[in-house]
Amino acid sequence: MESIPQLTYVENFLSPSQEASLLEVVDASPWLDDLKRRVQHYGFKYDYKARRIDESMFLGPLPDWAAGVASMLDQQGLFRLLPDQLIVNEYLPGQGISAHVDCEPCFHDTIASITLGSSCDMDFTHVDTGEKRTVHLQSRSVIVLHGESRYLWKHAIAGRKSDVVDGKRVLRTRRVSLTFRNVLLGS
Ligand SMILES: O=C(O)CCC(=O)C(=O)O
Ligand SMILES: [Fe+2]
Repeated sequence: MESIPQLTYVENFLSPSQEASLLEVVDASPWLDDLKRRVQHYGFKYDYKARRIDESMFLGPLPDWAAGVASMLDQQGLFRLLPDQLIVNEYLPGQGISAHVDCEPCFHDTIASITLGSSCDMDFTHVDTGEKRTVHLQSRSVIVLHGESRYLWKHAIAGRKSDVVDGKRVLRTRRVSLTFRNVLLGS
């Protein structure tokens, strides 16, 4: 399968013990139930309906555990700016996210999503040509969307209970993703 320009995928970004301790802090933190899946917002609250962010949505600096992951992304050269916003998403088997391009006026050009728990397919569709690609996100990996992969391809996770990986059906379990971004504040 051809790759997507300006998409970086790194396996074993986290060690199993880092993954376990991140899941532990996330699960000890309050979840928001306003979507079909549970989420947590750090740094800035994002309004999915209005698709906007401004200073009034500032929640405070990232907590230490999230700032630690943000600086790992920065130190490994995966981000040009230190991320200042994090959304945690929880997907139970059968849950997904519909195809979208992350809000252009809200966030900078680099978005990184770390997978904790279950692996899953992330499906990409080119906004103009409709071309399709799939990247299987392994547990403890990070996928970084930048430039073309961030702006010209929609990404989605199908709401199903298994994926076919290298010809084999893999059942999904609970997946928690950590998506780091930089907020663009209006001028
Ligand atoms: O769960 C993921 O890895 C992606 C989440 C996502 O695309 C989003 O929150 O915009
Ligand atoms: Fe997204």
